[in-house]
Amino acid sequence: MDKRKLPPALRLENVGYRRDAGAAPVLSGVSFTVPAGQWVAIAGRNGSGKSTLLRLIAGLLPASEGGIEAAGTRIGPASLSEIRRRIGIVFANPDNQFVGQTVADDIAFGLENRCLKPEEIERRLLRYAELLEIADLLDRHPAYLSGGQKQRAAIAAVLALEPDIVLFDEAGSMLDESAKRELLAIMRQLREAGGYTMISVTHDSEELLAADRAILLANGTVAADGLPSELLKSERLLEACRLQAPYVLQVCRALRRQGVDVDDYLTEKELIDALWPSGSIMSPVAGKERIFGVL
Ligand SMILES: Nc1ncnc2c1ncn2[C@@H]1O[C@H](COP(=O)(O)OP(=O)(O)OP(=O)(O)O)[C@@H](O)[C@H]1O
Repeated sequence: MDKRKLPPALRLENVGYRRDAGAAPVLSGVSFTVPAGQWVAIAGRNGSGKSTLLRLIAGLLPASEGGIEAAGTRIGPASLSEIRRRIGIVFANPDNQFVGQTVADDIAFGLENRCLKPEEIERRLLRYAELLEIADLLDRHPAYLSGGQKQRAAIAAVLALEPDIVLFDEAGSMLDESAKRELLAIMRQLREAGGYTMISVTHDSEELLAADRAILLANGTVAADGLPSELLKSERLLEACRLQAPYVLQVCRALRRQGVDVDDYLTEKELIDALWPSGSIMSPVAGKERIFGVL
């Protein structure tokens, strides 16, 4: 399906949030629209309001100002059960999400609550266990899985409810590097599968780079909204959001400090193509010989 023809999945208009009437705003004047099928990664330094924003989108907190429309429905007291059906959240700590004694029970629990027929529950259980590659873990107790396996089981339980929008609240923050890479691969796979609008909150520049769009928050407002590949090259924005530059960009900058004439690149392929144009793989281009001393 052509995603451009779908209505927006999410629309925020001038959203503000204060914990108490007299308190300083946690968020103010936040406006953006997310087309269906887009993956938006939200970053910002600690306390900039990312998790609060995600909770407002999920209907877990009420906005103090402005309005939020999710999947065509304005969020408010009357629409909360509808919103919760349409939005799924994956939290940082999967242990807080498990309710079943086995992974299969856990995935089935939410489906039974929705009074789905047993055949439909079985179909979704198998479909999402296969998608998340946990079919061999269905009989295991969630508490005895590895961190990465737990997060995959938690994501399967959320996706099995077939939400229109999936929110990831620092879903990789408790994982080791290899499980984090796996999670990123799953998120990429969901984007490729289509049909999912994803909003992920992250401190990881590689996750930002993988997303279709990046929104950077500073002091409760949108400081930048655009293509990750452009925003991530701004040292000013990276500093404002306390983000590390993506690894390949760090390598480019280290090479330049050593006198190698190379631009900023974000992917290994771009960097390798720049250093060794095709056909010259055995001999670095003129002026780039010092690279071996750097790496
Ligand atoms: N339960 C709470 N009660 C009072 N203030 C809170 C509460 N939770 C968060 N805050 C405050 O609201 C502001 C935004 O917090 P939020 O958790 O949304 O930030 P964040 O960008 O997600 O931070 P982090 O990167 O540390 O997770 C911060 O100033 C924080 O101290």
